Amino acid sequence: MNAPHKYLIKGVSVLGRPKTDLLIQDGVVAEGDAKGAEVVDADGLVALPGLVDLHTHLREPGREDAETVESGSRAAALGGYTAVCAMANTSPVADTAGVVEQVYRLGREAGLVDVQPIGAVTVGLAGERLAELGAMATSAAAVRIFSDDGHCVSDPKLMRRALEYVKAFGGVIAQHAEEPRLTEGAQMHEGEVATRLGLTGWPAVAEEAIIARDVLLAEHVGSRLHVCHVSTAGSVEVLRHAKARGVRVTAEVTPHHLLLTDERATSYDPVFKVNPPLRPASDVEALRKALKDGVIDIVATDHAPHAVEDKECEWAYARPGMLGLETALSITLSVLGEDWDLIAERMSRAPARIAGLDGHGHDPVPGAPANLTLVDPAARRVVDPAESASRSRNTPYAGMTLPGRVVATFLRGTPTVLDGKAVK
Ligand SMILES: NC(=O)N[C@@H](CC(=O)O)C(=O)O
Ligand SMILES: [Zn+2]
Ligand SMILES: [Zn+2]
Repeated sequence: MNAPHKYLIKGVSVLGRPKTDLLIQDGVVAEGDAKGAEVVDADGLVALPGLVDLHTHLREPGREDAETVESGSRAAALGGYTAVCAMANTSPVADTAGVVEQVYRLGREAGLVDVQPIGAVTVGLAGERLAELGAMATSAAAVRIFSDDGHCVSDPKLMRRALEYVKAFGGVIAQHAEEPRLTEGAQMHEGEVATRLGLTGWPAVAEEAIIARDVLLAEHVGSRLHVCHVSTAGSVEVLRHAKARGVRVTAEVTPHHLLLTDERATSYDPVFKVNPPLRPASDVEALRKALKDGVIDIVATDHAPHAVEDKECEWAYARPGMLGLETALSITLSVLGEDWDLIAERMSRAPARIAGLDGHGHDPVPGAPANLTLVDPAARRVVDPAESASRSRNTPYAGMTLPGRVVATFLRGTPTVLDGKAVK
């Protein structure tokens, strides 16, 4: 590719501020001579720091029919992302230096976003003994986040050991908070709708009990804990309490938990089956408030592509999970409104800090690495699953009209998306 390495983004509003021109040169936002630069007309567009997703399932190795590092990276770039953290529940599991290095290398080869592998906490996600955390940390992938996501590290002694272990190198344990004994056979949120539909419930306390235990463990050993996909009002209260005590805990919420409720299950359409399950409106309200006031630190997609045969079947047999990368910004925009500074904080700066991705999460101002995205806030689009860059089609937003459109994304000064289309 012989793209010019100089771009002039003309008439852009950086985070809603008055219009300006941004010169992109040699991988950074520059000042100086724009002569010879390719002009990008950014009239009406808002520049944000490139988004960072702390929770992405890329399915490679093992389920390349559902997603690959490359297809997921393309979906991410189209969604405005410049970095994603790839979850470890692949096949083989990312529980060794070899597998995390493979995912890291595939990310570099795709070259559409920075792919930062997450390592498993336990061997094979089996919850029995710790994986090679140190070897993954010192590998070429330099893993800092460890998670058994998809499964909860439910053994408190193992969880304690993991928290202690990663403290030495500034790592963090990202917990999928689900007490497995309380969710046996669970199909959806335990509540009125589940009773009506006759489906086994996933009670809020299964999440809240683990978060309560883990913030106490994190406090006890002085380590960092991150809570994946927080979904209940009770979890928010536990987190609020822990943060007030000074516990080193951060938390994420997904776009779908900010928008959709358990009422969706009445359709019996498995596209709405997800872990943790969609919750009632009162929880959605509490999550929105917590995202605004900072008890929840970030929006993370939990992009979970699944092949057609795993999704278009009976509810009980369908795999949980939904797509998220290409719609996350639009949904966050509809929830938070055009508060660009807050959106940048929750979708770029804070996740970059938590993940330790130093090159990301910087506002696009002179001197910063040129990882940025240009958004048209006035655009509206109807979600069409067939248009997704993902290999899977399990978006819960099909047919919905969403605000905002990503027009361009730059990774270290090179466009990955231009005119709303992937460059490669
Ligand atoms: N969220 C989901 O429902 N599914 C995820 C696993 C997970 O995030 O727990 C998946 O890997 O498919
Ligand atoms: Zn999970
Ligand atoms: Zn997940």
